[in-house]
Amino acid sequence: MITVDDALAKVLALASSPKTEEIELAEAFGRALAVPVTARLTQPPFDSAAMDGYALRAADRDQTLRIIGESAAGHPWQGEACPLTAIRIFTGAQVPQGYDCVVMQEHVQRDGDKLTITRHSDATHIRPRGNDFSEGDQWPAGRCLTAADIGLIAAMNVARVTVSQRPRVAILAGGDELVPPGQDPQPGQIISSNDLAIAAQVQQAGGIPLVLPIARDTEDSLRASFAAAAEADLIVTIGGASVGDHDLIAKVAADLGMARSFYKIAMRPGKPLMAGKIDDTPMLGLPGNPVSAMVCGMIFMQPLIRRMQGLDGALLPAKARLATALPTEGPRQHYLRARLTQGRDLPEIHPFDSQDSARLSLMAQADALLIRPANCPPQEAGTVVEYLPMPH
Ligand SMILES: Nc1nc2c(c(=O)[nH]1)N[C@H]1C(S)=C(S)[C@@H](COP(=O)(O)OP(=O)(O)OC[C@H]3O[C@@H](n4cnc5c(N)ncnc54)[C@H](O)[C@@H]3O)O[C@H]1N2
Ligand code: MOO
Repeated sequence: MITVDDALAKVLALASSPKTEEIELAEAFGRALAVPVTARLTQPPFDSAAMDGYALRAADRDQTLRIIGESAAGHPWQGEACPLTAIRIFTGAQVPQGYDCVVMQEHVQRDGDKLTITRHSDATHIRPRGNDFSEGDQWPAGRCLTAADIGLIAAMNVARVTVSQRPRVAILAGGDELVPPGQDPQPGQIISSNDLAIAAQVQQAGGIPLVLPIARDTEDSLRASFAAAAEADLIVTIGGASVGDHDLIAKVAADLGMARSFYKIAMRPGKPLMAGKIDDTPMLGLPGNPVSAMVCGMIFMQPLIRRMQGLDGALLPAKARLATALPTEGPRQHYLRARLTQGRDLPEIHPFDSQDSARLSLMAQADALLIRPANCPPQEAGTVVEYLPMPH
């Protein structure tokens, strides 16, 4: 069995370079920027007032000044500056050339066109031209566009952006016991939940889920499902990965020519994970236990989907203090479902008593996966440990 780190490196290596498309900026929130954006103008394009007040020359501050004009946003003053004068000005308006500070209107006394300053300050209240960015500045590719990115790119006067196409991810759940939610399960049947949970994880990572009909535990049914997944950029199977007589995924995938990267990893939950390629399409085989499927989805599938969009796939562990002592860990790296509370310096992490990989109720309550390395010795309460925050 290979380690989680080795397995992750092999999974990420399955990603080919993203295909790109050009879209409207208004549609680009959450998308992966594939080509850097170049600012088409300088912002602000002129020295601009940061306050409502009066533009004047700092050297004239102690004198009585004459107000000779007005500069409002969108309506710059066109005249010529001269000593002992001031311009009425509003936030965002162009500061006329020749004036070098703006005094807030709360700090002056005005009498007709006469102005005296009642409170002195060193602040100029001027945003110099190019304070935010300059024409030709680049905003880098390889990032998932946030609300601030969208605003920035709009301010750069760029209306369309080139992003990575969202990977289409075929989700193939199989098992004779499974029926979709909303049906009346017959004796021996359970509801299929994994396909929908994994589809949600696909969306969270920026992919487009294509949930296939539930396959039966026969080679023919699985082959038909793989055929239906042919158009996908990534095939994710769920269940049938272990060693039982009805666990057929590895066999059917091998028959279809899967080039296997690995099968089985030193991870708990998630031991029977498999990965490889069928023709040029990456494939991940997730274990069927619902929590195992989701933990593998978070640690392997989501980073792969992000990498397929040209994004950094890495998950960054954070630090917390153990709230309770833990015994020696087993031979697989363990991802314990846990809750976080506020601590004195670091958050406190409370692993749940039950780590049953079939208990979705605990997965849904978890804020974090506490990472315990394989064979970790016993740890006291208060020990600093690493965890992955749940991407809620
Ligand atoms: N003799 C051994 N048995 C098992 C081993 C082992 O090493 N030796 N490994 C265990 C581990 S660890 C895991 S994880 C599971 C993984 O098994 P499979 O990937 O083959 O999954 P299934 O057997 O198909 O299902 C397991 C479990 O999950 C339920 N399931 C499956 N699909 C769905 C779905 N779409 N929605 C909801 N629930 C689903 C299924 O009914 C089973 O209860 O194997 C252990 N066994
Ligand atoms: O690895 Mo299984 O995923 O322990 O339940």
